[in-house]
Amino acid sequence: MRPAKDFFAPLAVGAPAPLREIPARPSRAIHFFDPGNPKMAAKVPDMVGTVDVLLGNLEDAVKAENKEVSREGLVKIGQDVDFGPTQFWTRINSLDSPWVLDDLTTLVPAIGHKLDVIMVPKVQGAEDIHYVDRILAQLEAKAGLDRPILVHAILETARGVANIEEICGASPRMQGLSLGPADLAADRRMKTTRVGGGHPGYLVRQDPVDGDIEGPRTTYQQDLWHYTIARMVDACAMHGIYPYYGPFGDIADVVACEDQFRNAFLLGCVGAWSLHPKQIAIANKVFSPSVEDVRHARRVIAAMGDGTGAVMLDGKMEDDASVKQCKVMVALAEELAAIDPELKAQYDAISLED
Ligand SMILES: CC(C)(COP(=O)(O)OP(=O)(O)OC[C@H]1O[C@@H](n2cnc3c(N)ncnc32)[C@H](O)[C@@H]1OP(=O)(O)O)[C@@H](O)C(=O)NCCC(=O)NCCSC(=O)C[C@](C)(O)C(=O)O
Ligand SMILES: [Mg+2]
Repeated sequence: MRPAKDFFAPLAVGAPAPLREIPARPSRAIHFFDPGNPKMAAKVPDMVGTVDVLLGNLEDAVKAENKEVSREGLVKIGQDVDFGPTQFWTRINSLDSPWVLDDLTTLVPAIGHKLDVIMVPKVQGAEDIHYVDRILAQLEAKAGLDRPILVHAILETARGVANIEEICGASPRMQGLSLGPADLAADRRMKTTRVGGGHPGYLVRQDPVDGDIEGPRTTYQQDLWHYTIARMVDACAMHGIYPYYGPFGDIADVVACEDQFRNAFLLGCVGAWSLHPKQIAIANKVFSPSVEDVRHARRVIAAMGDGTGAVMLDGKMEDDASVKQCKVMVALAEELAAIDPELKAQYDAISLED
């Protein structure tokens, strides 16, 4: 383990200094596209400004025979597109694949100055982050980059989940974590065949009414991902980085997608993936605090004065702890208002009067 005095030292001579704090840039939707798919690639320039993160995916969902084409497509997009306020990320191939070294050695010199975050799939432990950390420093130094590229880990193995805290704290480059529900389910031998979302069989059932086990009883579907998301939220909060729900594969079921994203938002995630253009609006809506929540939060903050003590508001007790929750809500609203004029207008129109 690196001693504290060396934690923020660059890992190669001439590499940019690591960041001391990971910026809280809005990233409600991380939109995936295959840069080797001409139809998808053609849509990217027009998507700038409509989504918080555009991510060129090189890993799963790109056929083995298209890996080079996708990588070249990503370089072209990175060079040609002005991303303005939109973040530009990529997901490289997994560290045990034959493609990842070429991904890194091609992308960093060609478009490293444009790339905000590199997503690393199937991270198993701190050793994977250390590998990427050092090689990125070497490539950044060689390319003369003046800011470090951040790293985002996907949690998609049982070992990765078991090592979650050490992964989050492995490098000052660590920006966040995403859930990889399909690979994680396979690795854990879960008996599901879906990409994210719930399962009708994972449920609790109401007790028999009057002992009648044959009679009608309500069932309540449970969230398969609650445990993992909750662990991600704690590990990320502890390290000052950001947790994300991953993909929701049932593109047609926009209702369940919204529910799953909202569960993640309420538990502490800052965003989710979008696999299809129609999922962007869902993520933008869910991961933006509602006008009513912002109004309530501002009222509590106003009522709490210096933030200490206890007051009654609308019949409910508010105190030092609830005002902190309200400050989280208002801070997020302010960050989003700074990049989203529509939200800004809605938040600005809020009146604190009854
Ligand atoms: C689901 C698919 C096949 C449906 O693709 P489609 O063409 O059948 O859909 P469509 O509704 O017919 O598309 C309408 C139009 O939108 C375009 N389009 C469609 N999608 C996009 C997009 N993402 N970005 C930009 N444009 C898109 C598409 O090309 C088409 O263009 P057109 O009107 O000109 O004909 C397609 O949307 C797609 O390939 N999406 C990305 C899939 C992906 O990246 N998967 C990997 C992430 S999930 C994962 O890896 C798991 C994880 C974490 O690792 C783990 O849990 O383990
Ligand atoms: Mg995966």
